[in-house]
Amino acid sequence: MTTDGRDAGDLRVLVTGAGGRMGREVIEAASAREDTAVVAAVNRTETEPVGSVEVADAARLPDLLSETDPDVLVDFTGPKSAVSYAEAAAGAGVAVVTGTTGFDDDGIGRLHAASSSVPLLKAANFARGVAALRRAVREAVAAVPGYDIELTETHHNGKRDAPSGTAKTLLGDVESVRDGLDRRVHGREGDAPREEGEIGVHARRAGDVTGEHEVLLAGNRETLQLTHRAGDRGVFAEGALDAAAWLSGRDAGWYDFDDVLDE
Ligand SMILES: NC(=O)C1=CN([C@@H]2O[C@H](COP(=O)(O)OP(=O)(O)OC[C@H]3O[C@@H](n4cnc5c(N)ncnc54)[C@H](OP(=O)(O)O)[C@@H]3O)[C@@H](O)[C@H]2O)C=CC1
Ligand SMILES: O=C(O)C1=N[C@H](C(=O)O)C[C@H](O)C1
Repeated sequence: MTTDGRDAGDLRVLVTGAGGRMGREVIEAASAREDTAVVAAVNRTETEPVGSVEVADAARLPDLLSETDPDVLVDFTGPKSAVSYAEAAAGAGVAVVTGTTGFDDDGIGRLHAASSSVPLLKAANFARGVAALRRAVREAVAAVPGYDIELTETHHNGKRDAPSGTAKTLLGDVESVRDGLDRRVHGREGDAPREEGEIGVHARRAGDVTGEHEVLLAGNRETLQLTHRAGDRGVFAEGALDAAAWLSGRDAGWYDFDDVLDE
C-alpha cells in the first residue's frame, strides 16, 4: 500500500492539460478507479486542484517525470504541447497515451520518433462506439459502390481544430475502401454542384455539444446515415485510461485504440 491508500501495483498516471475539459475528466475518472493513481498533473497556466489532485506548472514536467515515477503520461492538450510532452516522456522512459488532435505532419513525425523509445498510443477518439462506427462505415461504403458520401461532425464552440480528428480518421476509412474519392470538399458556397470524386466534409460548432459524427451515404433512391453521439466526456476519459492500463509495460512502438480493443 502507498501513502495515498493505493496499491503498489496500481497504474500510475501523470496527466497533462489538467486544467482543460479532458484533463479534468481524466483526473476525475482516474480518481474514481481503485486501481489507478494520479501521481502528478500539470497545466500550462495556473490551475486549482482537481478534486484532491494538485496541479503543477507544466514547466516542472521533466522533474515530475523523474520524481513521481509514472507508468503512463496521459495527454489531451494541443498539437504543439502534446509533441513536447511526449518527447519529455520518451526522454524519461515513460509511456504516452495522447488523445490530442490537430497534428501537422511534423508533429506526427516527432510522435513516431518518440515511439521508437517508449510505447506511444495515439487515438483521435477513445469511445468504443466510434471504433464500431469506423468498422460499420468501411463495411457500408464497400457495400454501396457509387453512392455519394458526406461527413458531418458537430462539436462545442470551444473546439479549435476542424474538421475533428475523428472526422479525419473516418475520411481515411472511407478512402481506404473506395477508389476514386480524390477531393474532400469542406462546405459549399455559390455555384457548387456536387461532382464525381467528392466527399463533402462539414464541421459545425455550437454550444456544448460533446461530439457527434455522421456519415451519410446516398444513391439509388435511398439514404443510409451512420451516426455516433458522445453523451459526455467520461466516455473518452474511461477509454483513455483503459488504453493507458493496456499500454503500460508494453514494448516501445506505435499503437492505436484498435490494438486495445482487438485484444
Ligand atoms: N481522443 C479523444 O477521445 C478526444 C480528444 N480530444 C482532444 O483533446 C484535446 C483537448 O481538448 P479539450 O480538453 O476539450 O481542450 P481544452 O481547451 O479544454 O484544454 C486544452 C488543455 O491543453 C492545454 N494547452 C493547449 N495548448 C497548449 C500549449 N500550446 N501548451 C501547453 N498547454 C496547452 C490547455 O492549457 P491552458 O489551460 O493553460 O490553456 C488546457 O489544459 C483536443 O485536441 C481535442 O480535440 C477531446 C476529447 C476526446
Ligand atoms: O475536441 C473535442 O471535444 C473532441 N475531439 C476529438 C476529435 O477531434 O475527434 C474527439 C471528440 O469528438 C471530442
